[in-house]
Amino acid sequence: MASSKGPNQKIRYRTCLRNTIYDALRNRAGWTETENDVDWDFVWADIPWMKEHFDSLRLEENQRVNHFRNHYELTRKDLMVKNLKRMKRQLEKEGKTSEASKYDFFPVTFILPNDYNIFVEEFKRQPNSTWIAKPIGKAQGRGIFLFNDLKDLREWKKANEQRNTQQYGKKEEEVEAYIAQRYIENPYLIGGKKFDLRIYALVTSYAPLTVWLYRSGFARFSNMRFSMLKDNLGDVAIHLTNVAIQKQAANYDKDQGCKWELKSMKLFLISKHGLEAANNLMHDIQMLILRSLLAVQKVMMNDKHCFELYGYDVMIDNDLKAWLIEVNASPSLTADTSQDYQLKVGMLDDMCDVVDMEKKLTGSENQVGGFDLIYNNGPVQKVRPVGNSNLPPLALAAKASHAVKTESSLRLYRQ
Ligand SMILES: Nc1ncnc2c1ncn2[C@@H]1O[C@H](COP(=O)(O)OP(=O)(O)OP(=O)(O)O)[C@@H](O)[C@H]1O
Repeated sequence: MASSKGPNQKIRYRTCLRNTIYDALRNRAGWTETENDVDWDFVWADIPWMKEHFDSLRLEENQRVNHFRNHYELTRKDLMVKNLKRMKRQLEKEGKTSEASKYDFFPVTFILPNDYNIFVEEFKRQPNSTWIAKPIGKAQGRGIFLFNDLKDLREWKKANEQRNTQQYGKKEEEVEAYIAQRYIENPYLIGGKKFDLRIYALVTSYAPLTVWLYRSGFARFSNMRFSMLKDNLGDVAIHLTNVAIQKQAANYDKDQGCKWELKSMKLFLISKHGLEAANNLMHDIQMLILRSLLAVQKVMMNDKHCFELYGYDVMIDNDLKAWLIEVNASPSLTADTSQDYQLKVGMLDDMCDVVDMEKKLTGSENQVGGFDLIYNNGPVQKVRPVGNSNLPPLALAAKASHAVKTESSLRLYRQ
């Protein structure tokens, strides 16, 4: 029977994870854990749970799950690129050429083995460029390699096919797909080191599209100085900034980790390039997140029981251009340091406030904790940042509510 929760009723949650999400849920007043398979209000599921259970569920009015049914349209590397390319073509067809031209925030990408021949043509056009090959369904840097010689790719292709067909008994058409993506050879470096940004976006509905962006986030640094020397191409610790890879490096400092909070990054950029350039970059990041969501809006199966917390991986190059690398449906919620822990638990607590199981929100809120509503069936208008009056609001890298408790206030977009 359909039911809706009032402010004084207990919210029964389930999760098999035992990291920051568990702590965030346990700390919420009035929330209680349940092991019951059916009788729950809120499930924080992993992807295997979705595959196994979601289709057999008949969800009650009050129940919420943290994934959309076909989340992989955005979070699988090949499908993300396919959807972004399709959106660009669609906009061109509709004559919206200016908007179409803005879909230039993902590196040129081919899906292998299907696009192998067109990839080879592209490769030959610029024979000295470097490419990165990534398996479509793996994470934490597994299976990734760089190459700038077609011979390396051919050898890999052969070995991959043999491994899949002989070792795993797969048919030729089942061989694991990879993407080959143009490698960003001029990453923005700090202290000579490469980094990427992890930014959180929360979608509470795809119809209408409703997007909340978290103000905080972090940069993940490599421990090694960046180099494009051919001899170093095989060194994943130089080229891949995944924490799982960096933790293996000999000079990894487990107390410090390899992360910087987003606001420190923005302060650094302001000091180097000025407020306007830093604001423009944050604005570009916000817009690429939004455009990627608009690109999948029509294919995503909307369901009022579902929401999704995406972990966006974004790189910046030396010209301060932002590049979308990947979107994660299950961003890591384990914490490496106490600062990391504070950020994640705080963000997840704010996320629960937005999802609003307790029905406390009025529906007119534009900010809940560290989350800013940036799109609600259209861009959300807010106070415009001083000195940037021609830009939409900039939520990123302003202070998150939880950070206020420990750190001085930094509403960067108002500086
Ligand atoms: N096109 C690119 N140019 C430069 N560096 C890249 C590119 N693509 C990926 N990288 C680097 O490789 C790392 C891993 O890439 P990616 O996030 O796509 O793979 P993953 O194994 O799925 O990682 P995750 O664990 O974050 O899901 C990135 O964090 C980035 O440092």
